[in-house]
Amino acid sequence: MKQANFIAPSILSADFSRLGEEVDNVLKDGADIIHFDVMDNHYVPNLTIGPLVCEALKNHGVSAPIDIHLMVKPVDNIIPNFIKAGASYITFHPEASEHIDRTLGMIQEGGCKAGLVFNPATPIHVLENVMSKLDIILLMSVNPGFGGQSFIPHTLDKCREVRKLIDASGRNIRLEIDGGIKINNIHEISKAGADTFVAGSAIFKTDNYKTTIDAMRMKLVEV
Ligand SMILES: O=C(CO)[C@H](O)[C@H](O)COP(=O)(O)O
Repeated sequence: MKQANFIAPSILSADFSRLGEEVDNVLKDGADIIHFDVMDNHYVPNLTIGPLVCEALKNHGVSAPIDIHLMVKPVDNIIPNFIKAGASYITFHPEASEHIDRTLGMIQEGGCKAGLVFNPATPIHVLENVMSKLDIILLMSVNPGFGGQSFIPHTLDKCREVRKLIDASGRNIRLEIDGGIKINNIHEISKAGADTFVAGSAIFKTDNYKTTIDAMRMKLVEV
């Protein structure tokens, strides 16, 4: 069963010189959760933020769920720091963990929702062994590393396939999609079964976050 739709701005495209204010504004303007792109300049060719920034936002007063997408390899060592920093969701790439089941367990034992992330060319067969453990599945619709890229169309087929697997499992697993999501393609992506929409440049590079978020939300398939 599809869960309530979430709009999740990716802070990768926010103005980092006033990050607290940016996050406050986007939440006031209708965002549901805040998406963090954690990049290590090893698993992906870019370097971004770590647990200190997550903790700083929590201390700033952000009470909305923080959704941490770990684009790091290896992944296990950094997970306790994000749990301690106040993460709500933590997702990682299966190829970044030696023991996927153990990594998922570590996240959940820390009180966070756990999930796997699949790049556009990464097969999803691993899902058959871990479906019973997942709270969230994130499909990348661009190759990870940078904001502002174009949505890769074949991700829609993957989204439909994963939606079927989630529905067949009977579990409440969130289906998140990230990369190149705009007002003009979000309806089609929603129809393909996603319920959580990460958008960076489409929101933070516009003048009026509320207008953009409202326009996105209007296009979503109601649950
Ligand atoms: O994870 C990411 C890149 O690795 C970003 O979250 C994603 O690309 C969002 O940015 P945009 O909406 O501008 O495409």
